[in-house]
Amino acid sequence: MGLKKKAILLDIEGTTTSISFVKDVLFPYVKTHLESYLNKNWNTDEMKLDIKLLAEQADQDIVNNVPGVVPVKETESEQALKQSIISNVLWQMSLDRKTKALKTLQGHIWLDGYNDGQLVGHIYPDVFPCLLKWKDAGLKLYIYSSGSVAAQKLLFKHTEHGDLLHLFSGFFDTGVGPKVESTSYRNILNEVSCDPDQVVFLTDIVKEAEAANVSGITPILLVRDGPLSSTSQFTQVSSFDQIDVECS
Ligand SMILES: CSCCC(=O)C(=O)COP(=O)(O)O
Ligand SMILES: [Mg+2]
Repeated sequence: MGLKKKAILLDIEGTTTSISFVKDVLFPYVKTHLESYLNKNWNTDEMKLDIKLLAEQADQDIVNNVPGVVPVKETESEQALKQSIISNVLWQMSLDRKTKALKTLQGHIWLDGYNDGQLVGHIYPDVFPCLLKWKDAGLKLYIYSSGSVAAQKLLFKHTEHGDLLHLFSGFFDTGVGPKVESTSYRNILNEVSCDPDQVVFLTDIVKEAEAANVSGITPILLVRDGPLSSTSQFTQVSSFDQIDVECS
């Protein structure tokens, strides 16, 4: 018998979308376009806010003695500031950090790539039919990713199946908290007005599944490529087709 739920919360990277699309397409796009993006948008209000976030993050990293931290030199010349932003962003990306500052800027840089067709949001073949089926069955679908909400919407607006934004009832990023903390999932439950046992969370990361589980949400682990673990405490699937969930 299937799970009876009201809502499905979905991670992106490794769950709806291949890790390779993020690591081998989206992230290299940022690296290639970072300098030209800064030059083109330097005087916009959006860029000023992005720089403020990066500088605040760097200051916090310095206070926290984060190893290898690259300062953002707001008080120096435009050229020095630009260079320090490039170095800081590349450093954060080398660590795959999920800071709001980095994720916000990445989302802004991807906009042109999606709009001119260089970027097409990848989703696994099983994802679109299952999302349609679940939505038609009355389940609400929500995204929770470390990528900014703006970046999430770009990805699902520009897929090879067209614009899929209509499938979703809401999007969450680390504005509700980190994905490895149970309070973040409680914040989402408040936002979507669901009890914990009414929601299932699909993710490829065990620590995220554990955090969701502590909040009372039912996690299901996606193991897209590797072998299933014989010791996992959570249900594991390699495809959305294997997930049996009905609207309660
Ligand atoms: C949707 S933006 C691209 C993904 C991204 O930047 C990222 O950090 C993925 O994080 P997730 O929480 O979806 O694993
Ligand atoms: Mg993931």
